[in-house]
Amino acid sequence: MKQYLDLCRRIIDEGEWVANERTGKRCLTVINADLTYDVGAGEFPLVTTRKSYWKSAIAEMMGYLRGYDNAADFRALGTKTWDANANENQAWLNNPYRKGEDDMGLCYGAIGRNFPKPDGGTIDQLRQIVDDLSKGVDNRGEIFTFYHPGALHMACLRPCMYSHHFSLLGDTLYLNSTQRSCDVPLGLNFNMVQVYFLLAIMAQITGKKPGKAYHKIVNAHIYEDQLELMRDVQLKREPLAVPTFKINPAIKSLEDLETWVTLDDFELEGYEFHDPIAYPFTV
Ligand SMILES: Nc1nc(=O)c2c([nH]1)NC[C@@H]1CN(c3ccc(C(=O)N[C@@H](CCC(=O)O)C(=O)O)cc3)CN21
Ligand SMILES: O=c1ccn([C@H]2C[C@H](O)[C@@H](COP(=O)(O)O)O2)c(=O)[nH]1
Repeated sequence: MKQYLDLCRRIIDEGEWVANERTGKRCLTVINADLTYDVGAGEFPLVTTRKSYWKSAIAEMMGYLRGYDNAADFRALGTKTWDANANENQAWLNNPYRKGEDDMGLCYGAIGRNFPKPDGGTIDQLRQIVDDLSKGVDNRGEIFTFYHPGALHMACLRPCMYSHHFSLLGDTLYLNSTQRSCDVPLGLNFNMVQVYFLLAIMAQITGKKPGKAYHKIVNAHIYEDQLELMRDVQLKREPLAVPTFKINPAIKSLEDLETWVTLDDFELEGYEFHDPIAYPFTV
């Protein structure tokens, strides 16, 4: 939580205004932030200075792991966060590759689990990583990437958190996640939870101990219409104690995640938070 608040404060103190052509809005921006979550020690990185919709964040990551490419599937899992990008962005609505209502195109898990090979066919990166880690193998390239420069024009949005690299030291699993672009008031609430969750769940299904997760952000920004709420409301609040995150121990495999797991399999104990803040969302 302190890392999050420090980054928000740094953007306000040191950020530069950058005009963004895609959204038509200006963002107060800094380059490079490195956050660390000690998953082994159970330090769940949840924002307490406003209500955080952490289950939505987990639903997003579950959808990526399942390779979903449709906002309706994300809604069925428990989050509406892809509705606007799938259905309200004019450039995507005009895109000939859009397959209709709720289609998100070739992004995130839809490409990550079905990554096209230049010599034909596709690769399921996640299946390979789970199989390797389960056998205790770290080939120094256990990378789950969503970034395919040749497919970006076929997606509603380029992936923001685009690479997850797993490593083993003995039987402890580590994760380095990289994010190219970060909406700190809205997106980062979710992305911190997602990085923690990804390491915790991958350790559980591969039979490893979770270590630390390292989250690198390149472009970290606050949109101009979010600035006042962040500076004058959220940053004036005192953080509260962090809650404990619990995963149903019956989840033991990638197949379990793909088939029967729901948001009821995840719980928080002792989540205390300040009043919700409704930050404006930019499509
Ligand atoms: N501008 C922007 N910021 C993002 O963070 C973002 C995108 N676009 N597009 C793709 C995904 C979708 N994500 C989203 C979308 C919406 C919320 C959002 O509205 N959050 C509210 C309410 C959440 C809820 O009720 O479930 C929040 O207060 O956190 C958060 C992340 C993260 N990503
Ligand atoms: O997981 C996510 C997904 C998206 N975002 C934010 C970051 C940016 O504000 C927008 C994407 O716009 P681009 O023009 O493609 O950079 O969505 C996020 O923070 N986290």
